[in-house]
Amino acid sequence: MSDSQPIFVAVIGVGGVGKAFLGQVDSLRTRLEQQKPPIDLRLILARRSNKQVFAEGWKALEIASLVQTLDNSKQPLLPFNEVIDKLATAPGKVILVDNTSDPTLANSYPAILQKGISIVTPNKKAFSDSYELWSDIFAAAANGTGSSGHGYVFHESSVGAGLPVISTLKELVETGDEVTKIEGVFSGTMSFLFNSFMPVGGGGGKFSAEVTKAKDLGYTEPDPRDDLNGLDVARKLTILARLVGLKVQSPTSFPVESLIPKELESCSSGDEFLQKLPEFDGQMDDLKSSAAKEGKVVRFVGSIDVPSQSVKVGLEKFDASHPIAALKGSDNIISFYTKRYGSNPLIIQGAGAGGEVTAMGVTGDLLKVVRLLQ
Ligand SMILES: NC(=O)C1=CN([C@@H]2O[C@H](COP(=O)(O)OP(=O)(O)OC[C@H]3O[C@@H](n4cnc5c(N)ncnc54)[C@H](OP(=O)(O)O)[C@@H]3O)[C@@H](O)[C@H]2O)C=CC1
Ligand SMILES: N[C@@H](CC=O)C(=O)O
Ligand code: NA
Repeated sequence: MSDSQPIFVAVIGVGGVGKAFLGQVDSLRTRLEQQKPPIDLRLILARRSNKQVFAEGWKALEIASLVQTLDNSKQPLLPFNEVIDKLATAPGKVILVDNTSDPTLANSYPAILQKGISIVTPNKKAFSDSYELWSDIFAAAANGTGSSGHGYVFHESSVGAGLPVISTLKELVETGDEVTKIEGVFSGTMSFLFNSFMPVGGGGGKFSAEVTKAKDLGYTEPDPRDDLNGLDVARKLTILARLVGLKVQSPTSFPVESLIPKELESCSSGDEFLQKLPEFDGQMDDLKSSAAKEGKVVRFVGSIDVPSQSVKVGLEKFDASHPIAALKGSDNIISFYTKRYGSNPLIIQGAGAGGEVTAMGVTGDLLKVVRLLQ
């Protein structure tokens, strides 16, 4: 092992993305240990909503059996602020991996970064809630305008899962290109739903059954209503718009079309919503047949027009020959129109949801921080 200090990793959230992340970080840890000089990457905390395992004496936890260790853990669940205080005393740099969608964790990011703890996350909440929180995060981060000694923050998987959307946009902006428009399909769930419920050429399953499938495949947010109400896409567009310099105040400060039937807006849980959704399949079938009469299909898209500062999210009709109509599975397609690229946009396309592809963006961000800390 190297004489240099270990880098400690604390994981909050061990669901679909978190479990895939654990597998990837285990391989990464081995590779870093074998490189010259070796890097000692130690996973010292795993935590879910009601369980935690904190390593004794800053020793590395065994990652391969961690999910089981966590399930069997009898350790008391420390309040989150106490966890952060403890992490801040680690004998080396700490990277916190937030694999939850919890907004309260997200609200603590500025304070966490100020303590010198870095953050990598697929959680969109911190970057898409109030503009004030966004400013506070980047004012605190060492890769924002924060002081040296503060933590770094990376969130590639908060838009387009592991697809290199945020890194590409940042590079366009930082190298002086002028981004004029961003448009496309930004939701793996919505892509999957419309590709399978309303495929080009006709056919397709019941809308409600496809929603359940999308949840089972790990594409939806923990509560699928957060996808169907358009807010997940609105959050992603808020993040991208802010990265090009627009001061978008919140994901509800522009038009967002919801697919939640009015009658189901008052459901008290995601489960109740899924149970009642089949009663409204007829409404989606009507949408399908009216588009088919025009020889078109419907897809859920979003766009940011930079000069007019307008952002919108909702359903649009497309000809069968359009690249958006031809998407497959959970694919996202994101087009960047810029001065350099002219009328042929820079296009990024591929799976936009799912545990492994999302975890790839998180693990890639972790590696970026490890390199910055070396
Ligand atoms: N799934 C995907 O394709 C993508 C997901 N993302 C984002 O990744 C994040 C995780 O998604 P996903 O893995 O699918 O979600 P899951 O619901 O599968 O997992 C969420 C995990 O977070 C834990 N958790 C929730 N709140 C807390 C808390 N306060 N403290 C500790 N643990 C908590 C849950 O605990 P418990 O196990 O006890 O329930 C669970 O382990 C979300 O922010 C999502 O938006 C981003 C891009 C794509
Ligand atoms: N629920 C989201 C997950 C990724 O951000 C989606 O379907 O795109
Ligand atoms: Na991404």
